[in-house]
Amino acid sequence: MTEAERYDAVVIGSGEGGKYLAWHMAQAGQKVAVIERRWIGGSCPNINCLPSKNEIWSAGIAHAVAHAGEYGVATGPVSVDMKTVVERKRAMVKSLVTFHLERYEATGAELIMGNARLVAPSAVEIALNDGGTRLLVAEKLFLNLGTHATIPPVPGLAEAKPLTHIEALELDRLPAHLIVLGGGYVGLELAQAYQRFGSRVTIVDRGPRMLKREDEDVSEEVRRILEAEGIEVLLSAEVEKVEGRSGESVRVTIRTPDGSRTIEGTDILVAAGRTPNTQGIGLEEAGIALTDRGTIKVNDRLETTARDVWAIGECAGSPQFTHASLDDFRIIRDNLDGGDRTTTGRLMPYCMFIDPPLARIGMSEAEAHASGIDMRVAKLPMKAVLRTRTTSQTSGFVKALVDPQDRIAGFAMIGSEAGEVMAVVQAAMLGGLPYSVLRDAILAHPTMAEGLNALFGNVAKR
Ligand SMILES: Cc1cc2nc3c(=O)[nH]c(=O)nc-3n(C[C@H](O)[C@H](O)[C@H](O)COP(=O)(O)OP(=O)(O)OC[C@H]3O[C@@H](n4cnc5c(N)ncnc54)[C@H](O)[C@@H]3O)c2cc1C
Ligand SMILES: NC(=O)c1ccc[n+]([C@@H]2O[C@H](COP(=O)([O-])OP(=O)(O)OC[C@H]3O[C@@H](n4cnc5c(N)ncnc54)[C@H](O)[C@@H]3O)[C@@H](O)[C@H]2O)c1
Repeated sequence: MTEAERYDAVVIGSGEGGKYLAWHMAQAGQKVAVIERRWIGGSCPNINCLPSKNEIWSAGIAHAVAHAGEYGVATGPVSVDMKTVVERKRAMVKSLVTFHLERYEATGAELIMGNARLVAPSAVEIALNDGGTRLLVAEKLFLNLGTHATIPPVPGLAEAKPLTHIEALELDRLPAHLIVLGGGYVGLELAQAYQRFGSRVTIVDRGPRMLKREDEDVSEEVRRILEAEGIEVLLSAEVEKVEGRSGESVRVTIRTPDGSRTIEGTDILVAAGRTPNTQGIGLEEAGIALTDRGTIKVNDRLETTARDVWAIGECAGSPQFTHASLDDFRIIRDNLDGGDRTTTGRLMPYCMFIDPPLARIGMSEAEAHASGIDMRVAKLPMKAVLRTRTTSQTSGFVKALVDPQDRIAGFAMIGSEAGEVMAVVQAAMLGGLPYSVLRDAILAHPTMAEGLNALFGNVAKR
């Protein structure tokens, strides 16, 4: 019988929020263990954000070199060596894992590599990766379990051994024709990257437009940008069956309003949303209720239905971004310290790293419309921002919503450096500044942020 070991805090999953919480509590002198089955530091540095942005950067360089002639720079024949692309990414991941191990060492939080399962509300059994088991009893338990790629129940899809983002980011060869199932964040970022590396790419989405949470003009502009690079986009396309095997040859049969069609490709990437890692590890048996989406049921303080158990990040149904998981940590940390923070009304920015990127914060125009609030909408094409004339990156537009009290309620930008420009607007929103502050601010010329003068200059006077 394994002897129980007592801990002040146990964190299952070493994702963004979980690891920061563990390091914080350990530094404060508590006995803390983090149980991680595979990814030291969680998904972001190993398989998600940073590896994808690393390879997307390589793809951007391939694109820039291929178009160098337009800028008066002569190059020889351009080719992409995927082995080097992947090696650069692996080196980054390795250095990030080292950084994490150093943080565990420095803070005194214990990292245990193994698969965790609850055997009682506060008792965690670990099947150690090196063999054997351990049993930890936790005063406080934090669940930071994450999600994995959903494989839709399409006949033949699982048998085709499709790529998910994990395998796609490990490919050291170029697919001749990559079929991407899903036109969301993962699908679009990787579709453009592979097109730029030299693959032929087809995106298939069942929705009538990509990025359905965004306004229609945003979805349309993103589609226009991707199609202009040669990516084929098939919408309202229900996948009926998949035949063959990814990496060799695949046939995807789709049904569209125009009839059935078969697409022949060499590889298929599934990017059709996420499934929480909450099954089969004894959560419900331990009194930790799940929602009908399979996420852990939490209140706005991230407390679960079991006493002294919290959930963090994607498994708690928080927005699927690393910075959301980080903010979940801050909420729990401050509340444990006697504070009163909640997830309600958080301003959550996000940025999709296609080129040019899409940055979004606050309400969309459709949400504003549905809420019945009388918003003023201002819009500006990127080509009106003079910086874009110097770089020839004139695609996209910027849009802002201004409420009846002159506060900025929402912002969307498709344009180069959109994420950085959004941070300026976010600061104004957090400070509750009227839009006229950005309209009248002296902004350095010629920067992308300078466009905010003209954008807010377009807001109709009340
Ligand atoms: C391809 C891709 C790109 C992305 N890019 C971005 C981006 O650019 N910006 C952004 O903000 N977000 C991005 N995201 C989303 C982002 O990666 C996640 O929202 C973020 O990592 C937060 O995850 P988390 O903290 O919920 O859990 P995770 O980081 O997924 O951590 C959960 C951990 O728990 C472990 N685990 C689960 N169950 C057990 C168990 N029973 N025992 C032991 N360990 C267990 C898992 O191995 C995992 O390491 C991207 C996602 C994908 C798929
Ligand atoms: N830059 C970033 O911040 C970043 C990057 C990647 C992922 N993420 C996060 O990860 C989350 C998950 O990304 P995702 O792209 O996997 O999911 P998603 O929910 O963003 O998009 C999934 C898409 O797949 C389509 N789809 C689902 N089932 C289908 C089917 N059977 N046939 C055809 N199409 C189908 C949906 O219509 C949808 O458009 C994102 O919502 C985002 O929060 C963030």
